[in-house]
Amino acid sequence: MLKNLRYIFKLAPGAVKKSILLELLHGLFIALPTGFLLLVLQELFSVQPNRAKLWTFVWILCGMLVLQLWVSVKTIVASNQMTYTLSTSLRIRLGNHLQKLSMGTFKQRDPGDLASVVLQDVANFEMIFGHTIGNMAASVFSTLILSVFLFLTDWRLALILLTAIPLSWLMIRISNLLIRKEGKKHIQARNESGTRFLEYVQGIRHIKSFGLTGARYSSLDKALNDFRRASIRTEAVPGPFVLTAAVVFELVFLFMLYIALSYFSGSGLSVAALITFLILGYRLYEPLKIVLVDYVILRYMNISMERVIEVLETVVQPSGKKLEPIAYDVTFEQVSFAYRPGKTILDDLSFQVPEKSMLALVGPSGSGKTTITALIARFWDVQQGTVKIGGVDVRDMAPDRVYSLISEVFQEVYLFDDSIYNNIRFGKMEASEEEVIAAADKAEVLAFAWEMPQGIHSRAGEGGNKLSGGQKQRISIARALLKNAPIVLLDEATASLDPENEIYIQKAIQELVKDKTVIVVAHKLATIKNAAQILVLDKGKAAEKGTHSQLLAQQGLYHRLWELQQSAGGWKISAPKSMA
Ligand SMILES: Nc1ncnc2c1ncn2[C@@H]1O[C@H](COP(=O)(O)OP(=O)(O)OP(=O)(O)O)[C@@H](O)[C@H]1O
Repeated sequence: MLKNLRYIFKLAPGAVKKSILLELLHGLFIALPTGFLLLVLQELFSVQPNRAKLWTFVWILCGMLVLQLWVSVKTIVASNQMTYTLSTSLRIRLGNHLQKLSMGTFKQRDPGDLASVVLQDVANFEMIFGHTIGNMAASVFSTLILSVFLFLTDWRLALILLTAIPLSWLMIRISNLLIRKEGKKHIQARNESGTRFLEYVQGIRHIKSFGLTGARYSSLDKALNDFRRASIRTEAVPGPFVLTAAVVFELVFLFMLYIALSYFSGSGLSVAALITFLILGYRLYEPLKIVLVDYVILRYMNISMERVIEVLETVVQPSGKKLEPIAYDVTFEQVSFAYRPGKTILDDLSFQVPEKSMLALVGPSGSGKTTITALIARFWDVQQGTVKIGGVDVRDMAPDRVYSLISEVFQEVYLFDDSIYNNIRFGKMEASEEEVIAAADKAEVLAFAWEMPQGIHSRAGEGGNKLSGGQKQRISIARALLKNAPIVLLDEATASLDPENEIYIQKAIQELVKDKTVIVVAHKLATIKNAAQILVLDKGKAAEKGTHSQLLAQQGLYHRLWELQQSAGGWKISAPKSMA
C-alpha cells in the first residue's frame, strides 16, 4: 500500500507535503492542551497551589485552543486542496494515457471496467483520501505526544496502556486480509452490474421484444443481487474484527485502572497522576480508534489505487522513429498475427495495394478480413512480418499519424449526440462551413437532412439513435469525405440496407474512393466486380488472388462463394397457403 501511496503522492508532492505538515501541526495542537491540563491538575493537587501560575496555564490553554481552531481550518483547506489536486492530476494522466493506448487494448478490456476505473475508482479515492490520510497522520502524532506525557507521569501505567496497540493491530491485520478479498469481489460485482445495466439499456428494444424485462432478464438481475451480497459482505465480514480491536482498548484500559487503583491504595501513585490516567488514558485511545477505522477504509481504497495504477502502467503503443511515408500504397510482408498467443488469425500473409487502386477482401466469416483493416490502421501491432504504408513500417510512425492517413467507413457507425453538421465536422475540425456542406451534399446527407426540423443542424441523438442505419452511414461517409485521407478502409458498407439507401450509399462511396488507395471488406461480391485486385482469404491465409474474371476462371473458393451468392440472391418470404 505504501508503494501505491508514494506513486500517487508523486503527482502533487507540494500539496501533499503541505497537507501532511499541517495535519501534524493539527495533531500537536490536539495533544498539547491535554498536556497543559495535566500541569493544571498537578498544580491544583500540589500542597500549596499557586494561583498566578494556574491562571497563566489557563490563558496558555485558551491561546492554544484558538490556535487549534485556526490550524484545523487551514488543515481542512490544505487536505481538500491536496485531494482534488491529486484526483485532477490522476484524471488528466488517465485521460492522456488512455489516448496513447492501442485500440486493441480497448477492445480487449471490458469498456465498463475501464470507465469504472476513471469514474468510480478515482471518485473512491477522492472521497476517502481527503479525510483518511490526514486524520491518520494527526491521530498517530497526537497519540505519540500524549504517550510522552503519560510516560513522564508514570511509565508503568503508560506501558500497560500501550500494550493495547499490538493486540488490536493483530485484529486489524486479519480484517485487512478479509477486506482485500471481499473488496476485490465488491469492485468486480459493481463493475459487472454497471456493464449489465448498460447492456440492458442499450439492448432494451430486443429485451422487450423477447419479453425479458425485469427479473426475467436474469443476467442483470443476478448482477444486481451479487452486488448487494458483495456490498453486505464487504462491510459485515471484517466488521467483527474491527469491533474486537476497539474492545481490546476498553479491556486494557480497565486493566490499567485496576493496577492504578492498587498503586494508589499502596501510596505508589499521587491523586494528580491517578486523575491524569483516568482522563488521558481514555483519550489516548480515541485517535487510535480513528486510525483503526481509517486504516480499514484505506485498505479498501488501496484496491482502487491498484486499479488506477494498473491502467496508468499499461504499455502504450511505441511511436517508433516517427517516419513519414512518401506514398500511400499499402503492403503486407509475411504478416502473421494472433489476438491471443497460440491462436493464429493471419498466417504469413503478403500482398500489395498500389497507390490509388482498390483491393477487395473476400472470404468466409472469421477468415481475418476485418483484422487486416485493423492492422493497417495500427489498432494492433503485428507479431511477425511488416505492414507498410508508402514503404514505411506503420510501427515506425506515431499511431496518430497513421490514423490521420486513413478514412474508415464501417457498417456500425458511431455518431455523437450532437448536430448532424458537427458529426460531419469531426472528420476535419478546422473545415469551413462550405466544406462541411459540400461533403454532406456529396454523401447524400442533404437529401434527407433538409426534411428534418433544423435541417443539417438537427441532433443525431445518442449514438445516432434518431436516424436510420442508412442515414447514419451517409453521415459517416460525409465525415470520411471531409477528412479526405489518402487511404480508405471500407467494411461491409453496403450490407443490410434497403435498395434506395444502397443506391445513395453506392453513389457516396464512389465519391469517397476517387483517387484513393482503397481496401474494402466485401460481402456482396457483385459490388467489387470491378476491383483491381481481389484477395480471397481462407483461415487467415491468402487462398486466391486476382481479378473477378481471373478468380471465376480458377473455379476455386471465390467461384464457390460467387455461385452461392448468385443462387441465394437474398431471402424471400411467401404467404401461407391459406392467405393465397
Ligand atoms: N478483438 C479480438 N480478440 C480476439 N479475437 C478476435 C478479435 N477480433 C476478431 N477476433 C477473431 O479473429 C478471427 C477473425 O476475425 P475477423 O473479424 O477478422 O474476421 P472476418 O473475416 O472479418 O469475419 P466476418 O466476415 O464475419 O466479419 C475470428 O475468429 C474472430 O473471432
